[in-house]
Amino acid sequence: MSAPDGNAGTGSAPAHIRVEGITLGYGETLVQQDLTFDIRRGDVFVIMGGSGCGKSTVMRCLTGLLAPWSGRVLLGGESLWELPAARRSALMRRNGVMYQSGALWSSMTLEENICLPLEQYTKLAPEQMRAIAEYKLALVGLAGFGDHYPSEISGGMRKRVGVARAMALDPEVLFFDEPSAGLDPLSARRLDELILELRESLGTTMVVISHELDSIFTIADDAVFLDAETKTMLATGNPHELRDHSPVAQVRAFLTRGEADQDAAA
Ligand SMILES: Nc1ncnc2c1ncn2[C@@H]1O[C@H](COP(=O)(O)OP(=O)(O)OP(=O)(O)O)[C@@H](O)[C@H]1O
Repeated sequence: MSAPDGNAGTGSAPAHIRVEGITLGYGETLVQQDLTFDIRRGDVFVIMGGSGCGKSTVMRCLTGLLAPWSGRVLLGGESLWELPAARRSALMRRNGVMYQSGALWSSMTLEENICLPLEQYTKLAPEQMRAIAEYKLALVGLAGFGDHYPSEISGGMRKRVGVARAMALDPEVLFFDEPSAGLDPLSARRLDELILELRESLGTTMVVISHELDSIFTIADDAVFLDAETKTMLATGNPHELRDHSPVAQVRAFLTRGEADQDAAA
């Protein structure tokens, strides 16, 4: 189930993250099994699938928060879950995560929110941190908003601040948990454009959870499709390719909002 040739993304780039046969769950409950896929360096990679299939669970495993029951996650060649905890934490510090809500502290200004990871993980002087925060806000199109509080800006802007904060430590991989959830279509499209701009200008590998088809087709170079029923992946590859050529009916149905099934039945 490797990615098809002729992928629209950065075709020949080496794997940044390699997922090798992982099985995951909580307690006794299996969520996903036998997942194997590569995330190429500099790609926007989407984890897609219906509600509750395990997208966030897989992301927790890739971000060092949930150990797999079996299998390996190789990050830049290092086996994440076989490392000593201290080394794993150090590796994870090189990643940024943007959560659904943006997860900003309401009592802090936007600048203070972005400075938090810098205070936690660096010994930079306060003015250096402020300069970085200002630069990151400019990167997400919010130059000059540093003194505002989260309640003073729109939902779409809060998400952008979430992205700026996730980028505070210049991550090698940026993870997004349903970035456009709760946004109006225009703000959602702007966020997609921001993801593509940042990938273009910084070359950061982006891993995005999404079930929004418009967004998936706009941003994804490559993707994996998780199925809740069989509790495994049914395909990996470029979403346009999968929509048009996947031999798996569920994958085509998901990527065409069910129209492929209806066509086949007609
Ligand atoms: N902390 C947890 N403990 C036990 N079960 C959990 C936990 N978190 C999630 N689950 C269960 O694991 C399954 C997968 O959940 P997960 O949130 O990974 O799916 P998802 O595809 O991200 O869902 P959605 O699209 O609705 O956000 C679900 O059945 C969920 O109830």
